Amino acid sequence: MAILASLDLTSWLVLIPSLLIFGHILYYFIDPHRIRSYPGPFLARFSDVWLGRVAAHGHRSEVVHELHQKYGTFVRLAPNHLSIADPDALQLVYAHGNGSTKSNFYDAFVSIQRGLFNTRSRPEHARKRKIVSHIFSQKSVLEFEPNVRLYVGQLIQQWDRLCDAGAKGLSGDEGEGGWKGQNGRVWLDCLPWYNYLAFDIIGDLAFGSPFGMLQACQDAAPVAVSQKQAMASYGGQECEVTHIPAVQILNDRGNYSASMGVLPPWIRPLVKQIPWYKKGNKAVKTLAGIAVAAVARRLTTPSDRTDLLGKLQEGRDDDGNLMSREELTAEALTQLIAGSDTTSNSSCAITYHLAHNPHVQRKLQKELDDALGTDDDPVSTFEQVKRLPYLQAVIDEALRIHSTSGIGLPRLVPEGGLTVFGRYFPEGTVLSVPTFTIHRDQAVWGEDVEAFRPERWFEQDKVEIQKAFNPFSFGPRSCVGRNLANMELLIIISSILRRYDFVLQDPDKHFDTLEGFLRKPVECIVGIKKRA
Ligand code: HEM
Repeated sequence: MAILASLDLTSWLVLIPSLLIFGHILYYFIDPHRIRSYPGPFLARFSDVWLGRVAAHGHRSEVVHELHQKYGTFVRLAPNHLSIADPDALQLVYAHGNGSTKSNFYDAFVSIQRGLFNTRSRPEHARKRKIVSHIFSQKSVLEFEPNVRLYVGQLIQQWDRLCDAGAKGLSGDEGEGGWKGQNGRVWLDCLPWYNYLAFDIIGDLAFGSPFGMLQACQDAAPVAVSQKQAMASYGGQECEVTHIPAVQILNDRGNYSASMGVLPPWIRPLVKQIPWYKKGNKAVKTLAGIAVAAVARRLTTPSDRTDLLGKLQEGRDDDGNLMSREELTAEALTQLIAGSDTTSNSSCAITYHLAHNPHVQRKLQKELDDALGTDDDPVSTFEQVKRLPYLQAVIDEALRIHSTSGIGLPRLVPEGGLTVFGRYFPEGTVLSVPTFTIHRDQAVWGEDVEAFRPERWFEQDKVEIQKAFNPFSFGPRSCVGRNLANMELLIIISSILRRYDFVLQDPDKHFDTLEGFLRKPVECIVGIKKRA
């Protein structure tokens, strides 16, 4: 102790990094997770910094995919984290009954309190999942169809207006995402429009009223001016609201949490001080404010409308208890986060691939015309489109190739360890199976994995491809909103493609993405015109 007390600042500045480096090297040689022999980037053997940097740069799935191409099935991503690129590993790592839990990666996603998505305790997750899962049954989700169709109709109204103006050669302002008329089409970035659509749908369902983004043609969501205001409204007082860019905030939050989550917990409070992370941390808090304001508004003005929030309010656990106000807010926020940009990024990717492949677009339009030809309503019903094979193949093929959720979702090996392909991994090891790479497994999908080709869904062995198709993950933590997502995508894509013809502004340009937790398109500029 006396020696430590006598050290000056310079000695500390040398001692602390030396101890850190020594600690990491020692950890490597002790190898508590028995993964030292697996290949991977040099720095990843000793430190989480390698994965932290890769995650922050926004191309994690691509980088991990290249490593698997170089090293094979097993790649070490961090001192305690092994990535396994084999479709059969999905069952072993994520399945019901193997006892694995979400790793501490998910702690970086917590705001208000843990919700269904970031709860790590198995019993707590089982309790929440039981309350929530029946809300997303196919039967229950059908009750939300009118809400979905309402906003798809609003998007069509807006695009009809822009198409008419575009055909006259007019151009719009930045407020509407910036659009211009040329060559009989309106040219616009379809990504923000899909964001407005997805946020309005989920705002309506999870918070009881839409954000109004489609009407306002901008990224603006109502939020309480202060936490105090929002809390006062719980007591029945009026809540003063302002507007914030929720889509942008959700983006920042995903980027922040996904790169913070791969760092060791002890370093996270320090990293939060770096300006980029500080911005993300603020985004987490602001986003929670949106939920607080929306749920407060709903609780002060009870309603008998059919929506997710109403169903969550009625949900009871096994002991017959309703959710507390705080838990309800956390779960409503979970639905907003999980059910908004997942859908909009996927819709944008589907539109890109259709515009990039005109023959696929025409084939899909023919299927839609044959099935819906005489119907005047521009918005399809789920009943009309739920069994159109080419439409489903187009959606599935885009979900495969784009992989909105592309990273290997990290799972913690439980007590007693886990054996994968005859290899034993002790408790505490983190395992993940990278969806982006599984979606490019040539043994399953064929040699042309990088081609967007819906026809493959009719050619390949159905059981094999379903085993390797992982857009919604597997097991107890798979997407609870899958039925809703599927209904949304079927209605959105069928309605939009039946009405409009799409071309890309620059067909040779790479479809750029930036990955936080999700693989998000950067933009997708398309020329749209109404079909004759
Ligand atoms: C195309 C759209 C969608 C995709 C690709 C997608 C994908 C996923 C994936 C891969 C997971 C697992 C995440 C993990 O383990 O870390 C997940 C979980 C989840 N999803 Fe989705 N999702 C979509 C739409 C939705 C929608 C519309 C909702 C609800 C409104 C939703 C609600 C959830 C929830 C609550 C979880 C956490 C489930 C749990 O841990 O028990 N998702 N989703």
